[in-house]
Amino acid sequence: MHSAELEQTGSAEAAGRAAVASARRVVVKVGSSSLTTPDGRIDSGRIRDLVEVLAARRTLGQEVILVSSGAVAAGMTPLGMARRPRDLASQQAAASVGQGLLLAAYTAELAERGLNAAQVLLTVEDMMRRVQHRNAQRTLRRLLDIGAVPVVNENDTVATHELRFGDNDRLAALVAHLMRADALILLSDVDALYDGNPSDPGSSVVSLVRGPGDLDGIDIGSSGRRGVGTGGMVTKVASARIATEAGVHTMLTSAANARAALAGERVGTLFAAGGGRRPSARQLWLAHATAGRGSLVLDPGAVEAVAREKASLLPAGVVRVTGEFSAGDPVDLCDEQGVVIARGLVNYDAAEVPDLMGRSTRWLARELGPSYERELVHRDDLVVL
Ligand SMILES: Nc1ncnc2c1ncn2[C@@H]1O[C@H](COP(=O)(O)OP(=O)(O)O)[C@@H](O)[C@H]1O
Ligand SMILES: N[C@@H](CCC(=O)OP(=O)(O)O)C(=O)O
Repeated sequence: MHSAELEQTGSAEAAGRAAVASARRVVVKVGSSSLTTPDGRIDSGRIRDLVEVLAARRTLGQEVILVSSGAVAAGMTPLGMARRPRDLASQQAAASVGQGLLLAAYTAELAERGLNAAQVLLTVEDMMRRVQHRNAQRTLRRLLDIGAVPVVNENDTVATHELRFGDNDRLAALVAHLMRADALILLSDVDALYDGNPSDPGSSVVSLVRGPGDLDGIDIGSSGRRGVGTGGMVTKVASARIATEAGVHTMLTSAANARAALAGERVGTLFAAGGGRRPSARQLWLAHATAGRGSLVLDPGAVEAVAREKASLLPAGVVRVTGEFSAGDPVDLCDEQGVVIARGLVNYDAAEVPDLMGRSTRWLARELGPSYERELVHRDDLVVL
């Protein structure tokens, strides 16, 4: 790197870290791996240390929302589970037992510092649907107004395989977006993003990520070391991408570095916020946090209409359908070469699509009834990739 470029990078990093330190509202996410002992119990010392840091930031006038994982991990020991269960129902049962224990630990530690803990359980749908989205926003705002500390987790009991965050990294990014936070702090068991496997002595810390280009060639692992966390670094990087696109500076470091990170000291990895237009939560979710449940292959005219003109996808432009999806599911929209050009929420079940493909909406309305005049994917539910 040339010295001018180095200087510019250094000042971008300093500005980002200063913005984190002076943030008015901050979302702090802590992962299971940072909250549990190696034998799978809640580590009360870690909870105490974290709460102490958060309480200190509150004293400085910062609004803090905590997104905490650890419910499944905390429920494992009481239920006699030696390792994280694989099936969803057992994970949900463990989360139900563990969430109570987790919140009790936060409540006790916050109360010692004169603060109220407020449990907030959210699902993907709450983030996507306008009414739930507004309700969650209103409640969280009120909690901050009355000086409580929201402790957010995914509502594991009702989340399904299809509509599930699974990790809390991306939920935290959407909460940061929902609450227009100024900074997002992702706390894990690793002190930063590394350019290779962090346990490999040849890997070094990446201290600044200005955009996706800075991640080229970096080996981002999908699993953690201790088998309690989910998603590894992949979901943290995805979370940082969602947050920075929403204009939120994101810092990734270890729970042990929480105080330093919140104070803007030079620890961890800073993902600098982008300055573009603020996308909707639904657009962010479709683009970064979900995979299509099937695909619709578009003819060249439909590719042009969707990708360039940002039009809705009509049945007339579809030549093939794959996968099993229901109305309301996310699907990939591909060109005839198989390149995914957009993702959107589909208005029909997969089984209905073959009878609609290639037909004009007018023909469909006349032959099948007026309800078939609707788009296959409405442009408000679609994001071009
Ligand atoms: N390039 C990388 N840089 C840093 N950590 C990585 C990288 N690739 C994979 N990891 C792993 O990701 C893990 C963190 O993910 P995870 O266990 O899901 O954490 P949490 O429970 O905090 O959400 C780290 O322990 C680390 O081993
Ligand atoms: N809602 C789940 C989160 C699952 C999880 O382990 O997430 P994370 O540790 O953030 O990768 C829980 O509380 O256990």
